[in-house]
Amino acid sequence: MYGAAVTVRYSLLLDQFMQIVILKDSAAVAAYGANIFIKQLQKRSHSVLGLATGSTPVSLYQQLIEATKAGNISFSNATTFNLDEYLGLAGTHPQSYRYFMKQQLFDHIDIDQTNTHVPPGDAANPIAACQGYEQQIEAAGGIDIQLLGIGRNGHIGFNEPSSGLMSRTRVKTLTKATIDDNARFFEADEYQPHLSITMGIGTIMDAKKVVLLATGANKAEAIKATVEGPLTAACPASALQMHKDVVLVIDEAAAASLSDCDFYKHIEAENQKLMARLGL
Ligand SMILES: N[C@@H]1[C@@H](O)[C@H](O)[C@@H](COP(=O)(O)O)O[C@@H]1O
Repeated sequence: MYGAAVTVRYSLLLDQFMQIVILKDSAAVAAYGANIFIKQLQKRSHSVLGLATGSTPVSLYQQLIEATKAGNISFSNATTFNLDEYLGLAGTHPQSYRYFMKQQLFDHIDIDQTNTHVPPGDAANPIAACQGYEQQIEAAGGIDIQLLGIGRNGHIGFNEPSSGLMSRTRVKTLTKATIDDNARFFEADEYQPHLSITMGIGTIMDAKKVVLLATGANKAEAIKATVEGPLTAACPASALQMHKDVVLVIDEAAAASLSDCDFYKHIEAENQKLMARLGL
Protein backbone atom coordinates (compact mmCIF):
# COMPACT_ATOMS: atom_id res chain seq x y z
CA MET A 1 0.00 0.00 0.00
CA TYR A 2 2.75 2.45 0.90
CA GLY A 3 5.45 0.79 -1.23
CA ALA A 4 6.77 3.25 -3.75
CA ALA A 5 6.57 6.75 -2.39
CA VAL A 6 10.02 8.09 -1.63
CA THR A 7 8.43 11.04 0.17
CA VAL A 8 6.93 8.64 2.70
CA ARG A 9 10.24 6.78 3.13
CA TYR A 10 12.04 9.96 4.11
CA SER A 11 9.14 11.52 5.95
CA LEU A 12 10.35 10.99 9.49
CA LEU A 13 13.89 12.25 9.12
CA LEU A 14 12.94 15.15 6.90
CA ASP A 15 9.74 16.32 8.52
CA GLN A 16 10.48 15.37 12.13
CA PHE A 17 7.21 13.60 12.78
CA MET A 18 6.46 12.39 16.25
CA GLN A 19 8.11 8.96 16.06
CA ILE A 20 5.74 6.22 17.16
CA VAL A 21 7.17 2.79 17.91
CA ILE A 22 4.52 0.14 18.54
CA LEU A 23 5.86 -3.05 20.10
CA LYS A 24 4.36 -6.32 21.24
CA ASP A 25 4.46 -5.93 25.01
CA SER A 26 5.86 -4.05 27.99
CA ALA A 27 9.12 -6.05 27.96
CA ALA A 28 9.84 -4.95 24.39
CA VAL A 29 8.97 -1.35 25.31
CA ALA A 30 11.42 -1.38 28.24
CA ALA A 31 14.18 -2.92 26.10
CA TYR A 32 13.70 -0.36 23.29
CA GLY A 33 13.64 2.54 25.75
CA ALA A 34 16.69 1.26 27.65
CA ASN A 35 18.63 0.96 24.40
CA ILE A 36 18.07 4.66 23.66
CA PHE A 37 19.57 5.58 27.04
CA ILE A 38 22.42 3.08 26.69
CA LYS A 39 23.36 4.52 23.29
CA GLN A 40 23.16 8.05 24.66
CA LEU A 41 25.54 7.27 27.54
CA GLN A 42 27.92 5.43 25.21
CA LYS A 43 27.94 8.43 22.86
CA ARG A 44 28.22 11.04 25.61
CA SER A 45 29.24 9.96 29.09
CA HIS A 46 28.53 13.47 30.45
CA SER A 47 24.87 13.25 29.42
CA VAL A 48 22.17 15.08 31.32
CA LEU A 49 19.29 12.64 31.71
CA GLY A 50 15.72 13.53 32.63
CA LEU A 51 14.14 10.69 34.61
CA ALA A 52 10.61 9.66 35.57
CA THR A 53 8.87 7.68 38.29
CA GLY A 54 5.76 5.50 38.16
CA SER A 55 5.65 1.77 37.43
CA THR A 56 6.29 2.07 33.68
CA PRO A 57 10.04 2.91 33.73
CA VAL A 58 10.96 0.31 36.38
CA SER A 59 12.07 -2.41 33.96
CA LEU A 60 13.95 0.12 31.83
CA TYR A 61 15.87 1.09 34.99
CA GLN A 62 16.51 -2.59 35.65
CA GLN A 63 18.13 -2.88 32.23
CA LEU A 64 20.27 0.20 32.84
CA ILE A 65 21.46 -1.39 36.11
CA GLU A 66 22.33 -4.60 34.25
CA ALA A 67 24.16 -2.68 31.51
CA THR A 68 26.15 -0.82 34.19
CA LYS A 69 27.05 -4.04 35.98
CA ALA A 70 28.10 -5.61 32.67
CA GLY A 71 30.41 -2.64 32.06
CA ASN A 72 28.56 -1.52 28.94
CA ILE A 73 27.71 1.92 30.33
CA SER A 74 28.78 4.15 33.17
CA PHE A 75 26.87 6.90 34.95
CA SER A 76 30.03 8.24 36.63
CA ASN A 77 29.98 11.42 34.53
CA ALA A 78 26.20 11.67 34.14
CA THR A 79 23.80 14.14 35.73
CA THR A 80 20.10 13.43 36.26
CA PHE A 81 16.98 15.51 36.83
CA ASN A 82 13.71 13.93 37.85
CA LEU A 83 10.43 15.29 36.63
CA ASP A 84 8.58 15.70 39.88
CA GLU A 85 8.19 15.11 43.62
CA TYR A 86 5.39 15.14 46.14
CA LEU A 87 5.23 18.42 48.03
CA GLY A 88 5.52 17.78 51.75
CA LEU A 89 7.65 14.63 51.56
CA ALA A 90 11.38 14.71 52.31
CA GLY A 91 13.61 12.59 50.10
CA THR A 92 14.05 10.09 52.93
CA HIS A 93 10.29 9.37 53.06
CA PRO A 94 9.56 5.91 51.58
CA GLN A 95 6.80 7.36 49.37
CA SER A 96 8.93 10.18 48.01
CA TYR A 97 10.11 10.01 44.43
CA ARG A 98 13.72 10.58 45.60
CA TYR A 99 13.42 7.41 47.68
CA PHE A 100 11.86 5.56 44.71
CA MET A 101 14.74 6.60 42.45
CA LYS A 102 17.33 5.46 44.99
CA GLN A 103 15.64 2.09 45.28
CA GLN A 104 14.98 1.58 41.59
CA LEU A 105 18.17 3.06 40.10
CA PHE A 106 20.57 5.36 41.93
CA ASP A 107 21.73 2.90 44.61
CA HIS A 108 22.57 0.28 41.98
CA ILE A 109 24.59 2.30 39.46
CA ASP A 110 27.92 4.11 39.58
CA ILE A 111 26.43 7.59 39.66
CA ASP A 112 27.71 10.30 41.99
CA GLN A 113 24.46 10.90 43.90
CA THR A 114 25.29 14.59 44.30
CA ASN A 115 24.68 14.75 40.54
CA THR A 116 21.14 13.36 40.89
CA HIS A 117 18.41 15.96 41.21
CA VAL A 118 14.81 15.51 42.32
CA PRO A 119 12.67 18.55 43.17
CA PRO A 120 12.91 19.13 46.96
CA GLY A 121 9.52 18.13 48.36
CA ASP A 122 10.50 19.45 51.80
CA ALA A 123 11.69 22.88 50.64
CA ALA A 124 10.91 25.65 53.13
CA ASN A 125 10.09 27.92 50.18
CA PRO A 126 8.72 25.73 47.36
CA ILE A 127 8.36 28.65 44.95
CA ALA A 128 12.03 29.56 45.28
CA ALA A 129 12.90 25.86 45.03
CA CYS A 130 11.08 25.64 41.68
CA GLN A 131 13.08 28.56 40.30
CA GLY A 132 16.24 26.98 41.71
CA TYR A 133 15.46 23.71 39.92
CA GLU A 134 15.12 25.51 36.59
CA GLN A 135 18.46 27.23 37.22
CA GLN A 136 20.15 23.91 38.02
CA ILE A 137 18.89 22.40 34.75
CA GLU A 138 20.15 25.41 32.84
CA ALA A 139 23.52 25.35 34.61
CA ALA A 140 23.91 21.68 33.65
CA GLY A 141 23.49 22.67 29.99
CA GLY A 142 19.90 21.47 29.60
CA ILE A 143 18.50 17.96 29.42
CA ASP A 144 19.77 15.69 26.63
CA ILE A 145 17.03 13.05 26.91
CA GLN A 146 13.88 13.25 29.00
CA LEU A 147 12.12 10.02 29.90
CA LEU A 148 8.36 10.25 30.41
CA GLY A 149 5.50 8.02 31.43
CA ILE A 150 1.94 9.22 31.00
CA GLY A 151 -1.06 9.38 33.27
CA ARG A 152 -4.47 8.02 32.22
CA ASN A 153 -5.61 11.62 31.86
CA GLY A 154 -2.67 12.53 29.63
CA HIS A 155 -0.53 14.11 32.34
CA ILE A 156 3.26 14.16 32.01
CA GLY A 157 5.33 14.69 35.14
CA PHE A 158 2.57 16.07 37.35
CA ASN A 159 1.32 18.46 34.66
CA GLU A 160 -2.34 17.73 35.02
CA PRO A 161 -4.99 18.67 32.41
CA SER A 162 -5.32 22.48 32.18
CA SER A 163 -1.57 22.94 32.77
CA GLY A 164 -0.08 25.80 30.77
CA LEU A 165 1.61 24.46 27.68
CA MET A 166 4.54 26.85 28.27
CA SER A 167 4.69 26.21 32.04
CA ARG A 168 7.95 25.91 33.98
CA THR A 169 8.78 24.05 37.20
CA ARG A 170 6.12 24.92 39.76
CA VAL A 171 3.77 23.67 42.46
CA LYS A 172 0.82 21.74 40.99
CA THR A 173 -2.36 20.44 42.55
CA LEU A 174 -3.07 16.81 41.67
CA THR A 175 -6.38 15.74 40.19
CA LYS A 176 -8.57 13.21 41.98
CA ALA A 177 -7.91 10.78 39.13
CA THR A 178 -4.13 10.95 39.67
CA ILE A 179 -4.47 10.71 43.46
CA ASP A 180 -6.67 7.63 43.01
CA ASP A 181 -4.28 6.08 40.44
CA ASN A 182 -1.29 6.55 42.73
CA ALA A 183 -3.12 5.41 45.89
CA ARG A 184 -1.87 1.87 45.12
CA PHE A 185 1.61 2.95 46.28
CA PHE A 186 0.33 4.14 49.69
CA GLU A 187 -0.97 2.19 52.70
CA ALA A 188 -4.70 2.64 53.41
CA ASP A 189 -4.11 4.88 56.46
CA GLU A 190 -1.03 6.63 55.07
CA TYR A 191 -0.88 10.36 54.27
CA GLN A 192 -0.98 10.86 50.49
CA PRO A 193 0.04 14.33 49.28
CA HIS A 194 -2.31 16.28 47.02
CA LEU A 195 0.35 18.73 45.87
CA SER A 196 3.55 18.29 43.92
CA ILE A 197 6.51 20.13 42.45
CA THR A 198 6.83 19.30 38.77
CA MET A 199 8.87 20.41 35.80
CA GLY A 200 6.54 22.38 33.55
CA ILE A 201 5.51 21.42 30.06
CA GLY A 202 7.83 24.14 28.75
CA THR A 203 10.68 22.64 30.79
CA ILE A 204 10.02 19.21 29.28
CA MET A 205 9.75 20.69 25.79
CA ASP A 206 13.23 22.20 26.20
CA ALA A 207 14.79 18.72 26.47
CA LYS A 208 16.75 17.94 23.32
CA LYS A 209 15.04 14.57 22.98
CA VAL A 210 11.94 13.14 24.67
CA VAL A 211 11.18 9.42 25.10
CA LEU A 212 7.67 8.60 26.32
CA LEU A 213 6.83 5.04 27.36
CA ALA A 214 3.28 3.75 27.71
CA THR A 215 2.01 0.23 28.22
CA GLY A 216 -1.36 -1.35 28.89
CA ALA A 217 -4.94 -0.77 27.84
CA ASN A 218 -5.55 1.86 30.54
CA LYS A 219 -3.19 4.23 28.65
CA ALA A 220 -4.88 3.77 25.24
CA GLU A 221 -7.14 6.83 25.42
CA ALA A 222 -4.32 9.07 26.68
CA ILE A 223 -2.09 7.88 23.82
CA LYS A 224 -4.83 8.52 21.28
CA ALA A 225 -5.29 12.06 22.61
CA THR A 226 -1.51 12.60 22.62
CA VAL A 227 -1.01 11.49 19.01
CA GLU A 228 -4.28 12.15 17.21
CA GLY A 229 -6.06 14.67 19.41
CA PRO A 230 -5.81 18.43 19.13
CA LEU A 231 -2.92 20.28 20.74
CA THR A 232 -4.62 21.15 24.02
CA ALA A 233 -3.95 21.72 27.68
CA ALA A 234 -6.76 19.20 28.27
CA CYS A 235 -4.18 16.55 27.31
CA PRO A 236 -0.78 17.89 28.45
CA ALA A 237 1.12 15.20 26.53
CA SER A 238 -0.35 16.54 23.26
CA ALA A 239 2.22 19.37 23.57
CA LEU A 240 4.76 16.78 22.40
CA GLN A 241 3.29 17.12 18.90
CA MET A 242 5.34 20.35 18.80
CA HIS A 243 8.62 18.72 19.91
CA LYS A 244 11.37 18.33 17.31
CA ASP A 245 12.68 14.98 18.52
CA VAL A 246 10.16 12.85 20.38
CA VAL A 247 9.66 9.11 20.33
CA LEU A 248 6.64 7.34 21.78
CA VAL A 249 7.46 3.74 22.65
CA ILE A 250 4.20 1.93 23.31
CA ASP A 251 2.85 -1.58 23.38
CA GLU A 252 -0.04 -2.92 21.31
CA ALA A 253 -2.48 -2.47 24.20
CA ALA A 254 -1.62 1.22 24.62
CA ALA A 255 -1.82 1.68 20.83
CA ALA A 256 -5.24 0.02 20.58
CA SER A 257 -7.29 3.24 20.24
CA LEU A 258 -5.09 4.84 17.55
CA SER A 259 -6.95 5.11 14.27
CA ASP A 260 -3.91 4.88 12.00
CA CYS A 261 -1.73 2.18 13.58
CA ASP A 262 -0.76 0.64 10.24
CA PHE A 263 0.59 3.93 8.97
CA TYR A 264 2.65 4.51 12.12
CA LYS A 265 4.08 0.99 11.90
CA HIS A 266 4.85 1.54 8.23
CA ILE A 267 6.68 4.83 8.89
CA GLU A 268 8.72 3.17 11.62
CA ALA A 269 9.66 0.22 9.40
CA GLU A 270 10.75 2.59 6.62
CA ASN A 271 12.63 4.72 9.10
CA GLN A 272 14.52 1.70 10.42
CA LYS A 273 15.47 0.72 6.85
CA LEU A 274 16.68 4.23 6.15
CA MET A 275 18.70 4.38 9.36
CA ALA A 276 20.30 1.01 8.56
CA ARG A 277 21.19 2.22 5.08
CA LEU A 278 22.72 5.40 6.48
CA GLY A 279 24.49 3.44 9.24
CA LEU A 280 22.77 5.46 11.99
N1 LIG B 1 4.12 11.67 38.27
C1 LIG B 1 4.04 10.34 37.77
C2 LIG B 1 4.15 10.37 36.26
O1 LIG B 1 5.45 10.82 35.89
C3 LIG B 1 3.89 8.99 35.69
O2 LIG B 1 4.04 9.01 34.28
C4 LIG B 1 2.50 8.53 36.06
C5 LIG B 1 2.11 7.20 35.45
O3 LIG B 1 2.55 6.16 36.27
P1 LIG B 1 2.53 4.63 35.83
O4 LIG B 1 3.76 4.47 34.97
O5 LIG B 1 2.65 3.89 37.13
O6 LIG B 1 1.28 4.38 35.12
O7 LIG B 1 2.46 8.45 37.48
C6 LIG B 1 2.76 9.62 38.23
O8 LIG B 1 1.68 10.47 38.22
